[in-house]
Amino acid sequence: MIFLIFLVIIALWLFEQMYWRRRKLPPGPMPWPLVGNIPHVFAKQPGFDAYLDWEKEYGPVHTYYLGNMACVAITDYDLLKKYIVNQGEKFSDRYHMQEFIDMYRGGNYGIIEADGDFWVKQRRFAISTLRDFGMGKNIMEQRVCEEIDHMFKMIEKSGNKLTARRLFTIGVGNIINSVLFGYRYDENNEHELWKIRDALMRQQTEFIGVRGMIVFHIPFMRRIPGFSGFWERLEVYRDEFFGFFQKQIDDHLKEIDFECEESNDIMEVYLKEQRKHRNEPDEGGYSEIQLRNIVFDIWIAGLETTTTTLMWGINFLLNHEGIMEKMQKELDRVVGHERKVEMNDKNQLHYCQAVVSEIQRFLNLLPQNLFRIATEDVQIEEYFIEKGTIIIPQISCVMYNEKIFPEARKFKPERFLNEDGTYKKYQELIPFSLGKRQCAGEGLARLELFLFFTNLIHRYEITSDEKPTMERSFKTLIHTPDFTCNFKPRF
Ligand code: HEM
Repeated sequence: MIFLIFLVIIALWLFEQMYWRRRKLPPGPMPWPLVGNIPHVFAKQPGFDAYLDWEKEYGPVHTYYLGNMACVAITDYDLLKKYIVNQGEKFSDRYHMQEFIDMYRGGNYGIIEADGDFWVKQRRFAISTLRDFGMGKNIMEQRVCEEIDHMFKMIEKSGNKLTARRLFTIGVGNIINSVLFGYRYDENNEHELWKIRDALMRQQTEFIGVRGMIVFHIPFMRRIPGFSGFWERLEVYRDEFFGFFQKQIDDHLKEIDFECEESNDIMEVYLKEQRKHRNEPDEGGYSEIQLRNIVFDIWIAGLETTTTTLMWGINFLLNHEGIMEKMQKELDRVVGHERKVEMNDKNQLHYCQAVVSEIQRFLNLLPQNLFRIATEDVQIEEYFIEKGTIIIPQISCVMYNEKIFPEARKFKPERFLNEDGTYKKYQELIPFSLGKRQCAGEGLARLELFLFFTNLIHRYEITSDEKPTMERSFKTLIHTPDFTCNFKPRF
């Protein structure tokens, strides 16, 4: 009898898990109890093919499960525009793995994990401060160009042989570090950057491991022996990262002149703002915990994304003969050999623009975009979606859409050229996403990608002893294993 009751309970549970809970949501693959559709994503690492399979089978609005979490993905550009952009307010909050956020950040601070009015204010503050420090202006271009000079010197010092990771991590790390904290890395303090970066990589590897996935999506599992180590290791990474950012705050506090109107870096601007609001409740949103989290977000979001894209850019060129040469021909014609490439040249560098666009499209850095939630009950096409449902603007499916980008899984810069050779713009090229949560550092990223990439190709013939693998390893982003480049100066 007990056995029979047990069987009935199990059957009811399976019925609820596999059918009942899905009845009102857009269609999608049948989830397994507890793990949902994670096995299919794992089987199709890094994930593109799983999301494209589901788009094909269930349409551009479909539901899949990560653990117990139902995720509604939108995969079509026009629908993303219609809902995520035109009704942006309804999709502006994030989904939070709350237990993790509380342990890791101390609450919903920063930009990425903040919501509502607090997020609006903090995002606006971060973007306007980034602008004050040059994002989207000539000042930032100057910074990047200075960093390119350092890059050239580093290549020379290394005997014209250097790994792509070292080259770009230091270059990009120096931009973000100097804007945030007012100093750059050289041979003497480079180890500080590598320590944080390595911790970041180890953490990302943990996240995409089976244990990480399970604990992340089913938080109570962290209390089960065998899974608890994952959580404890995250605490160690947290202390490493936030220890680094706290040290920056402490160092600034020792030297800051609160009376001086000019500021050297974002940290100083923020500390001055904090002082202005110090008598308000929660320091008007400019608390020290928020400062630690906001610089954490800008540093993390700004470093790995841009570095990885640049590394893949060189990787793709080493694997596709003739493209580097075509870029060099155009660069020689437009820029000559007497100066560096500038942003002013961009409009005449049609082929180079096409290559940079194709790198971002073909790479498709985030197979699964960050989670948002519906902030109120919404209608998406024929589906009624309840407030609080996870929504994923699945930008990777748009950039691999065969109707928009035929032979989407091939690297073909020409697709971004008109018949007369001028650059062809596609609104569907959306590596920075869209809507209210669109990347906050897009201006800086575009500048860095264009200038670092074109200047390197302009100045050097780049080769590698062995072609780097194009196999994509997945952490939170698509990663390439490191590879060594030979740089032969062209002039
Ligand atoms: C190639 C470079 C980059 C790419 C491809 C990229 C892409 C993205 C994407 C896809 C998102 C998620 C948008 C969404 O939720 O739909 C995002 C968010 C974000 N990015 Fe970037 N990003 C890059 C560089 C940067 C840089 C350089 C910074 C900072 C200086 C930055 C700061 C941020 C921040 C703060 C967010 C969170 C925005 C929010 O939640 O309001 N990113 N980025």
